[in-house]
Amino acid sequence: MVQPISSLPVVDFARFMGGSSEDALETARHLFTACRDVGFAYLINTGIPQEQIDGMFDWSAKLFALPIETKLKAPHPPEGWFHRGYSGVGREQVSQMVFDPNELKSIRDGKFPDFKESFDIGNEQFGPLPNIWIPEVAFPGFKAYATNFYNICRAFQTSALFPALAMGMDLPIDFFLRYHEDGNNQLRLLHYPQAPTSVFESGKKGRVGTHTDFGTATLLFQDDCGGLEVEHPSRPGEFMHVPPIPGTVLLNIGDLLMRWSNDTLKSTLHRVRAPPRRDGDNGNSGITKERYSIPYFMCVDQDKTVECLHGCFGPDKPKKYEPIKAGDYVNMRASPSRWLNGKQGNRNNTSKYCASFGVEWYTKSERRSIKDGFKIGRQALHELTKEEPTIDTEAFASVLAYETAVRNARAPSQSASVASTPRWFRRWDKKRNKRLEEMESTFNRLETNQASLMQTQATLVQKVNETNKTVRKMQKSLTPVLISYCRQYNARNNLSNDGPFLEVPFRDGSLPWNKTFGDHILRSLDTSASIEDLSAVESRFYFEGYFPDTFVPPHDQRKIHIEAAISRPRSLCGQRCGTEWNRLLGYGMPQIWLERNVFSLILRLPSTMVSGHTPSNDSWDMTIVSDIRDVLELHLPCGGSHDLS
Ligand SMILES: O=C(O)CCC(=O)C(=O)O
Ligand SMILES: [Fe+2]
Repeated sequence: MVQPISSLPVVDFARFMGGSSEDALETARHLFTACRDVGFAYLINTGIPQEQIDGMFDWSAKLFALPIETKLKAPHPPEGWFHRGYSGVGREQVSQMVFDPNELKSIRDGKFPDFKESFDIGNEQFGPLPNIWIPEVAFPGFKAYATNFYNICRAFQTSALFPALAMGMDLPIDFFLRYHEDGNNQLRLLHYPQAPTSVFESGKKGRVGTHTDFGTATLLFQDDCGGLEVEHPSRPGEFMHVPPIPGTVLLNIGDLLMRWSNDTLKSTLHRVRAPPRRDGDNGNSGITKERYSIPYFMCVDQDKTVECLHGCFGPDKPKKYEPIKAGDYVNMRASPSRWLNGKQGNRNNTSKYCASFGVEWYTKSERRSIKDGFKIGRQALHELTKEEPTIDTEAFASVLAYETAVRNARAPSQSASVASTPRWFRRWDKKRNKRLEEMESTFNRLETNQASLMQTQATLVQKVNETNKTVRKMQKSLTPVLISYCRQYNARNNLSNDGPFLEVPFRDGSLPWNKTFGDHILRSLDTSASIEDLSAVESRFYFEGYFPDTFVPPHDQRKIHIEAAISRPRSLCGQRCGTEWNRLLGYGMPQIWLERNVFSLILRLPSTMVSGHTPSNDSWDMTIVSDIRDVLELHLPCGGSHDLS
C-alpha cells in the first residue's frame, strides 16, 4: 500500500552552518531525530549550488544518450563490489537479502531486473578502486565535471553533514570524519528509461526493487519525475511517495550506520516505481516518463573497525552486534552465502537487509543476458585496444588499473582465489601478453638481423676501403703513364701553338684544369695562348703542380716550364732553337733513335744539371735541364725517370 504524500522531516542546514551555536545544536538534534525515527530526511540550504546539481543532471542525460558502444567503453567490471563505470539496462537487481529459496524465487518471479542503467564514479584520489571513464575523446568534459561534483558532495559531507550528525549524537564533532578519511564514496548516475506505465503496474518491470542502502548514509538528488517510495516509519510494509521537492537533497541512513548505532539510527526500506498517476490520468495513454537520479553513497574506510557508538547502548539496551571491519562488512554483503559458509543467515550474523549487488542473485537466464552485456563491453574494449596493445588510451589504463585493483584490493574473502579474477579479463590479458611476447620475439629477431646486417656492412666497408686503396695505388702508378701519354700526345700531335692540348695531370695525379686554389680557378691550358695568359699566381700554382720540390723560377720562365711540362719545350722550337735541337731531342724520330740521342746528350752534361736539384740562377741552363728531364720523362719508360714516383 502506498500513502499519497510523504511526511518526511525537513532539516535546514542554514541554521547549522550560519546560525548561532544554539541554532547549530538544534539543527543537529533535529537531524539525529530524523535519522532515528524515519531514516530519511529532506535537507535544505546544504550549500550545494543548484546550478551544479542541474549541470550534473544535464551531463547525466548526455551520457545516457550516447550510443551503447560508447558507453561500453567504460564497462562496469563483473565484480559486484567494483562499482565503477557503466552498467547497462538489466545489469543489476537490487533486492532484500533473502536466504529462503522459496522467498528468493518469489522475488525473482516478481519485478526484475531493474529497468535502469547506471554509471558509477568514485574518488579520483582513491587508488584501490580506480575510476573507469569513457575515453576523453569520446566524451570530452564529462570526467572533469563529474569529478568536481563528487568533490562538492564530499565537501558537504565532511564540512556539514557528518559534524552535524556527530553533534546531534553527542559524539566528538570530527567523530565520523575519522572513519571516512579515504573518501571511498560512490557517486552514481541513474537513468530509468521511459516505458508503458502498465508494465510497471503489472509487475513486468521494476525500477529499483525494495532495499536498504548498505553503507553509512546516502545523499540522493532526483529529477522532477517522481517514483521514489519509502517505507512508512510506523507502519511496516506501507510505502509512501517521496516526491521531488525543488531545492532539497534527500538523506537516508545506511545499514552499516544502523548496525554501528546498535539499530538506533534507521536504515529504511525504499524503492523506485512508476510515479503516481496525476489526476485525470486514466492510464490508457500512460507512458511513464524517463527518470534521472543521482545518489551519493558514503562508506566507511575499508580498514576501520566500527564498534557500537557511544550513547547507543546501556543497561537497558545491550549491544546487538560484534565490532566489524568495514571491509569485512562489505564482503559479507557482497557474498552473504560465502560469508555464512553454509550457515543460515539471520539478523544476528548478518545485517538486517542487503541490497544485493552480486551476480549470485540472478537466475540462469538473467546471467546469460548479463554475459551478453559483458560481451559487448569486451568487444568495445577490444576494438579500442586491438590495433595497439600498448596504446595509452584512458580505457586501456583503466583496465590495467582495474586489473591491479582486482589483484591488490580484492576484499579478503575473495582474494583467497585468484580464479575469481573475471574470466573474460584473464583471457583478454592472456591474449594481450601473447601478443606482447610475439612482438618481443619479432623485435629480437629483427635486432639479430640488424646485427648481422651491420656485420656484413662493416665487412663490405672494409673491402671497399681496401679496393679504394688498391685503386689509389693503381692510379698512382698510372699517373706517370697518363702524364707521359698526354704530354706525348700534345708534343707529337699539336706542334702548332693552337692546341687543343690534352690535360696533363700534376705529379700528384690530380687534374689541374679548373682546380681551385683559394680564390683562384686554374684556367685550362688547351693552347699555347692560354699559357701565355697565365697570371703570375696561376703560373706559380701550375709550376708547383708540375714540378713539386723544385726551385720556383720567375713568372716568364715558369710559363716556359709549364709549356714544356704539358707539351714540348718551347725554348727548343720556334725562333730561339734551331731544328737541330728538335732533331737531337727526337721530335718526329723513331723511338730507337730518340733514346740513343737523349743518352748521348745526358752524357755530355754535368750531373748536377741533369738531376735538376741544384738551384741555379742561370735561366738558360735551368731551361735546358728541365727540357732534358722532360724529354726523358716523355720518351723513356716510367722507371727511367728518377722524379716520377
Ligand atoms: O533512484 C532513486 O531515486 C533511488 C535509488 C536508490 O535508492 C539506490 O540506488 O540505492
Ligand atoms: Fe537506495
